[in-house]
Amino acid sequence: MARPRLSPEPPGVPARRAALKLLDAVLRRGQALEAALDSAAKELTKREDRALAHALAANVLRRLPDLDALIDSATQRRLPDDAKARSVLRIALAQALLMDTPPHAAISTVLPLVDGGPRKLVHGVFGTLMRKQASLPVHPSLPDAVAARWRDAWGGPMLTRAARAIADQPPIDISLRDFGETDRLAEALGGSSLLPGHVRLGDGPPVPQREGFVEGRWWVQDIAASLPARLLGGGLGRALDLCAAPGGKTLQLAAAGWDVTALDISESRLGRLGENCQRTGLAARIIAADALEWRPDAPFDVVLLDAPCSATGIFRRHPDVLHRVHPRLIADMAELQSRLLVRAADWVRPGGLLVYATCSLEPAEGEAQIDPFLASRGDFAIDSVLADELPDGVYAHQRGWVRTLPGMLEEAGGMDGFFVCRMMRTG
Ligand SMILES: C[S@@+](CC[C@H](N)C(=O)[O-])C[C@H]1O[C@@H](n2cnc3c(N)ncnc32)[C@H](O)[C@@H]1O
Repeated sequence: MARPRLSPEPPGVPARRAALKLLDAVLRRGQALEAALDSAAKELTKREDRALAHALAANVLRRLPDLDALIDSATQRRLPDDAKARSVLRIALAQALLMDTPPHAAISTVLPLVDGGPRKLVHGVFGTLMRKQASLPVHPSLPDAVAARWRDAWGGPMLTRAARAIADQPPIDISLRDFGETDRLAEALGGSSLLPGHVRLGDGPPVPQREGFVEGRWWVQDIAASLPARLLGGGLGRALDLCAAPGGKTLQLAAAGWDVTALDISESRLGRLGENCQRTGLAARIIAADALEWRPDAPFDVVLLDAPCSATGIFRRHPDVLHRVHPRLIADMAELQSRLLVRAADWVRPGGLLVYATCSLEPAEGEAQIDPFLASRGDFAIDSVLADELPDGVYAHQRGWVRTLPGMLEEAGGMDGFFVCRMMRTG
């Protein structure tokens, strides 16, 4: 049984302890970083400590192969991947090399995590690396398995672009309730706009303190994530947002004039969707149900299926996906997506539109879904996306769908990886 700690830990240690738990949750148990946060940080009462624990773990996950290479360069016998000493060293090095923490503080705040264990080893390896003035490579390395998968799918240059994207803090994009406010809000928020209704925020205070947030004039949404709903245009008809929570696309559809039904299987995520509707003053009929089972009373003019996926396209913001997404998970997701796509198709009226989207960089969850679907549903055809529906620098594929990749819009700060295909029910 673990001995109770008798005296309070030195300041800073609880946040590192929570970071260690987060790394264990992601790397050993395959949990998503965000999903593990509540449990890992439950002893942290201050919001800053919780944010620090998250930032420590995220930085380690972003640079894991390079941090491990440094550790291996300073140990005589390779530490096992899951050794506590390795994770503690990863945290200390991430602080010293990425977060400007002075080395003495970086090491003194992690040593208590290996009390009664390999304290000397951790201290020795860290000291050696600091004395050698070790540094991380300018271009981060991707985990081997991810590099192999993405090289196969997208070619070598994409790997370089993805690696560059890991090094930089991704920009914050917002979608506006009223497109007419684009220029004014872009200026007020010190940002720039890449499409009507989009602003890429400039430097400034945290999101909730920015102009227009509390009043609900905008919500955070990467420009790539805004494309699926944009491709349905504005409408006076009925829209079904399947897999809707937390609701970024529901808000876009409602703002574009659609009468929106938003469905999701997760009650807690729908709670966030409800809050988002309340803040923005936008309305949607909210339904908690399994899309594979639910049946509407009547078909819809447009259906948006933003399907659950591996989320590898959002690795810049969620670097845990680089380490916990494996071929088996991708295959399971692809199977679920194809079942959801078939269901979604049933709820589109003849002449109506269906948009299928995933925030994944795995072709199995994007391109490879389309031909089998079209082969099984002769009443659907791709409705090609046009150049003027996309930001400059993003092009529709010759098959008519949109594939966004790391490196696109790079000079403006990049964009998430998405697949989006718009189809029309022709019969
Ligand atoms: C990619 S997220 C959706 C993001 C959302 N469209 C947005 O823009 O904020 C996928 C969603 O699918 C939901 N989901 C997963 N399986 C589902 C199912 N069988 N039926 C309905 N929703 C499901 C998840 O709860 C999750 O909220």
